[in-house]
Amino acid sequence: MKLNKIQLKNFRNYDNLFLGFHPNLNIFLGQNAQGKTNILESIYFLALTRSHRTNHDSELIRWGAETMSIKGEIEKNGTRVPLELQLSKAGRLAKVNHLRERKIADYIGHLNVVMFAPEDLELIKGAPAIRRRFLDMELGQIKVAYLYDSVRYNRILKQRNIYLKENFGNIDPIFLDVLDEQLVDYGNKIMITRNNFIENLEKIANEIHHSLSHGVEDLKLIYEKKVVSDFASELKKARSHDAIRRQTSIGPHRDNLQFFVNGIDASSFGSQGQQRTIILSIKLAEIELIFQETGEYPILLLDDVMSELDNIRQIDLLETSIGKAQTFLTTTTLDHLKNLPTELQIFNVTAGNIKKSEDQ
Ligand SMILES: Nc1ncnc2c1ncn2[C@@H]1O[C@H](COP(=O)(O)OP(=O)(O)OP(=O)(O)O)[C@@H](O)[C@H]1O
Repeated sequence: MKLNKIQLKNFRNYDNLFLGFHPNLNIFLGQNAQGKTNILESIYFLALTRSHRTNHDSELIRWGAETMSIKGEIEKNGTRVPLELQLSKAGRLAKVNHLRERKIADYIGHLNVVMFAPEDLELIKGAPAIRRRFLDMELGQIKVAYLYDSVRYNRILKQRNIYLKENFGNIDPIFLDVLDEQLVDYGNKIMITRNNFIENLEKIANEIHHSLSHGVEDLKLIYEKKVVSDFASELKKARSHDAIRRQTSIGPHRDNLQFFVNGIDASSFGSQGQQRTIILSIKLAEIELIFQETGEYPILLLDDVMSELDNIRQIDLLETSIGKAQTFLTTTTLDHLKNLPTELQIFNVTAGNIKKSEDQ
């Protein structure tokens, strides 16, 4: 899969930007705070309708503007597909082939991306919600049914929690039975899909991690489900507790994912270097997994990560990905990039202005 071109209107510090991309490697070079990450963020947003670094969509709209839009042209299996996303106070509008998709779930999945950013360490060190978000974002772009199940599960969960809050001391068990039946139905599907994904991801990531660590480390991904064996009966058992706490305590919205290296919990005991290698292994595994699921390599977004990797891991990353996945990379200097392929395009980024380096 390739992203041929993009047009940003009032996105972050770009008022009207048009860029055509190189099919292999695109490097955004510039000082800090010039707008390099903003470009990667716009591609991520075009793919997933979410930012990788903020939950507040309004931050993406250029200061002083009311709306923003991102247009892109992707190419897969030889077919060009225009994508468009608009954001305003009224919400989001998503178009594929110039036609509006009423459900965001129908839009996501056209453009697949894997992002590698400094914030990723939070995936290991941060709260379980960050890992659940990771599962949701990754699964959402390869399994459309998962997106539908998640949307429906979250809607019923919200309804259940509001009901528990508003009817404290006066719960109608029959009404709750109806909600719970649906919650269990969608929740079970979510857990099965997450379980399969984690098993597949672990297989590939462990092989990569094993080789990155020169054969001395084994990586395990442990899916910690809140539901131990039977969602329906556990939810029923927790009902009086939920009624007192006025919220739902059992279900995949409380799941967690843990990373273990040689049997040791990486979040508590892993070194920074080890944690970075885990992230690298997971991201490289995702590239392969998306290929297995969709038959196309995703687009790879590398935000300021090359400086953090030593020479060997840089080579691993570039050799494994570039050539397969069209890559977009931000950096403040080319000095540490020693293993670049010859086929590439450099974009110089200065205060929201972008110029192609013509001497490439
Ligand atoms: N909504 C917005 N409207 C206008 N400008 C914005 C908006 N959001 C962020 N910016 C500007 O974008 C710039 C930051 O861009 P970006 O995060 O892409 O930096 P960068 O070039 O990747 O830098 P670094 O190397 O430090 O990560 C800042 O100058 C910031 O003021």
